[in-house]
Amino acid sequence: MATEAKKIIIDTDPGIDDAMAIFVALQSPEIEVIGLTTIYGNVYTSLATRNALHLLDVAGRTDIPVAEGSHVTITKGTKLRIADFVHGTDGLGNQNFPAPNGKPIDQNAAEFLIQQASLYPGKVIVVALGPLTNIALAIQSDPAFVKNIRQIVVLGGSFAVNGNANPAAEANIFGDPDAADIVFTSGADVLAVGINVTHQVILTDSDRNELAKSNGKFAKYLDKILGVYFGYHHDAYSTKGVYLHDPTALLAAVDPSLITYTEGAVRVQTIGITRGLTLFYNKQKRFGEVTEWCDKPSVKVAVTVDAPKVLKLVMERLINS
Ligand SMILES: O=c1[nH]cnc2c1ncn2[C@@H]1O[C@H](CO)[C@@H](O)[C@H]1O
Repeated sequence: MATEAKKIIIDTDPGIDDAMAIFVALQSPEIEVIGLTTIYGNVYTSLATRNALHLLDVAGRTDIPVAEGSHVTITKGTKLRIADFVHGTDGLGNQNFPAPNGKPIDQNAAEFLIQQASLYPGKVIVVALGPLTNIALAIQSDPAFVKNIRQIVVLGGSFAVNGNANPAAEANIFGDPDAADIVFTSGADVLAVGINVTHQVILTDSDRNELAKSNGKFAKYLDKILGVYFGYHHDAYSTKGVYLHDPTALLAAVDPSLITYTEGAVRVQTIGITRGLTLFYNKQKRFGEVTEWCDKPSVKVAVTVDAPKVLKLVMERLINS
């Protein structure tokens, strides 16, 4: 008997690598995408919703519901850091795409997450590709959420390496550090895939050419929007390609054997110059005094990734579309 497909909700701020992750997800027979929820990050939340609906139009998957998420941080902060310099002002490589046909559902993202987790207890995996506000709101508003949700795969954090928003912080955690700390200390099954891992998965110019030359619908679409993302990486890093952050996290949810992980408590710095820093405690030393980590539940933190296999899966699934 075939195993039942995993039910996945993608919390997303599309975003060029978000678009790639969403398309890879839709091409993955191991999972069923049961909804998209939106958040600010690469773009503001309203544009994230528009882009999520647009990507579902492109995919011919308007059957998948989109629930709009929070427009502000968990502490009601409105001074958001939007990464339009990474993805273009439209979030999708400045392509002037038409307005989407569909509309978001009436439920907001946190309500949708809570409802789906309680409808399918122990079955739903959330893949969180942006700041963690919606997930933290779900945790705060429903005490049953952490036990109903099967896993929260977080694309975020920079474990023992520099961040990408600044030397201390990775962009998604920096976007809402208070929300991230709520998620990491919630007791849910959390798997963090940080940039210490995603920076190993690089799509090169020649990979992009292969996408362009193929007949894959998603491959061709992505080739069009990837220009801005390549330009940014060219200016900011000396890599010969672009980092596949979001597709790596998505595939870690699809097939956990693509990564290895360690377990311990993670706290997030919420103030000062290291705001957004993720600090992992391996629980090996018993400290004499009480620390802010000791009574916290363990989460999983990705340590290694089979980068060639992730890249191969991304390419195959986009080309065969
Ligand atoms: O330098 C950056 N600043 C802000 N966001 C970035 C940067 N590089 C990538 N991303 C975006 O944030 C997530 C990974 O941290 C990814 O979703 C990526 O699209």
